[in-house]
Amino acid sequence: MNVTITPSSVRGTARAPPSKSYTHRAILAAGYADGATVRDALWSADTRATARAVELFGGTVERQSDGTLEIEGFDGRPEVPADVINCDNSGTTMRLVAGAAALADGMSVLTGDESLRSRPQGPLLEAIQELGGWAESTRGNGQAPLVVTGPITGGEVSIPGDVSSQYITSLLMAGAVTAEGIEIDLETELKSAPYVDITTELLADYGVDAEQTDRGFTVAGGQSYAPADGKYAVPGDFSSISYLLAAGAIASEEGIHVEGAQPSAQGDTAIVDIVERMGAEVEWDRENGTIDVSKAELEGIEVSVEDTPDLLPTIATLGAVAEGDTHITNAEHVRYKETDRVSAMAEELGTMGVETTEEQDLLTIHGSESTLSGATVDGRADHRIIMSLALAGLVADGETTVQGTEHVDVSFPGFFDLLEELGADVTEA
Ligand SMILES: O=C(O)C1=C[C@@H](OP(=O)(O)O)[C@@H](O)[C@H](O)C1
Ligand SMILES: C=C(OP(=O)(O)O)C(=O)O
Repeated sequence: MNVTITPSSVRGTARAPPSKSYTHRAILAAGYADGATVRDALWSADTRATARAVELFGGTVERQSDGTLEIEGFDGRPEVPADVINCDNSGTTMRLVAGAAALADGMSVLTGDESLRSRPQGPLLEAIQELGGWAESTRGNGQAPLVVTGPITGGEVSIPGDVSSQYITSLLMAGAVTAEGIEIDLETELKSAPYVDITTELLADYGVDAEQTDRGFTVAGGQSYAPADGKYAVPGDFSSISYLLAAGAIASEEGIHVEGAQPSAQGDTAIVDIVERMGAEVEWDRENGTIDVSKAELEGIEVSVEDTPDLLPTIATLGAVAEGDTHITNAEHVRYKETDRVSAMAEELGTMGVETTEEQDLLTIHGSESTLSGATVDGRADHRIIMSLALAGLVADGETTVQGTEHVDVSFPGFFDLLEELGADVTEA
């Protein structure tokens, strides 16, 4: 599907979708438990992939009419799956589920779409091997399809921290139900660190203790997953909120009121500060979980995405509208996502008349030297690229057609309907 966006202003109230990261963890943690009720869960292509994996391990996931998930778990002992686990487009599913597969007394096969089959899994496979399991890439290139054979019983493991934090999350979640627990030694500094904070926060809510150490992280074995009263509620998603705030900052004189923005461990709450530093009017009422944002003249800033890789596409679009240069630094790990998002944003914004400079670890957007012009752009089958390019379309001269818009279903189903409700001129092309 393609969508054409005509320059328009936006206004009104928007509710943030539930967090993808918390939902993945809440579903898998309910699987590790006897079961749980997960309220306000995100039901998207990626989280459905995690739910399918829990079912293949012997659990059940039922969605009620109000969106609540009733989950029966496999109680720390995943069955050997009766079928291949298809993780579709979801890196989080593949990494977190590989850890669970390492607990099963037999072989699990994990695969995904073309994008996911090109993403790095080698360090996690080596970690599972180091813990006594058997974990291989079928093509021997560190990429899916993967074959994982357990059971591991825990132990000490060393792993790089600069490829994906999801490896750490995977080992911590699985480690809690091993006999010995898992001690993780980080070989490098940790990128995307707040995602491990999300993990430890959620584990605590499920009654599981995992901690940071001088060398990395540790989780004791023999723990049981059990949320208080058997229930867990998912907070709003700040990566998704970033598109709403950016839309307000570039295209809303009257303002956008965002609901569902309670503080949590999400590093991507940094978007509130980023749009404010660029010059937008922003007010975050943390207690009520609301954010008001409206348009102003934006100025380029320097911002590190070391902790917040998923914000890069949003910041790149903001930089294209701002005066002056926006330097997005510490961005190398953003190249290992659904697409190489550093190149994807440089090239697609380039098609829209935006000047950029790309280095391995850095993307600079030269806002003042750019004339944002409508064009047909390739969403690269990547939800965040699609949403960020659609925002650029709100303020570009002429029409912008974004290709492949169905992929927003990965994290923000209904994104284009919401944009239309807020007053954007959006048509299916
Ligand atoms: O654990 C998570 O929920 C995620 C971790 C991050 O990935 P990396 O740790 O691979 O950077 C992030 O980009 C991804 O969207 C979600
Ligand atoms: C990179 C992302 O997710 P995942 O790693 O789960 O594919 C994302 O949502 O931007």
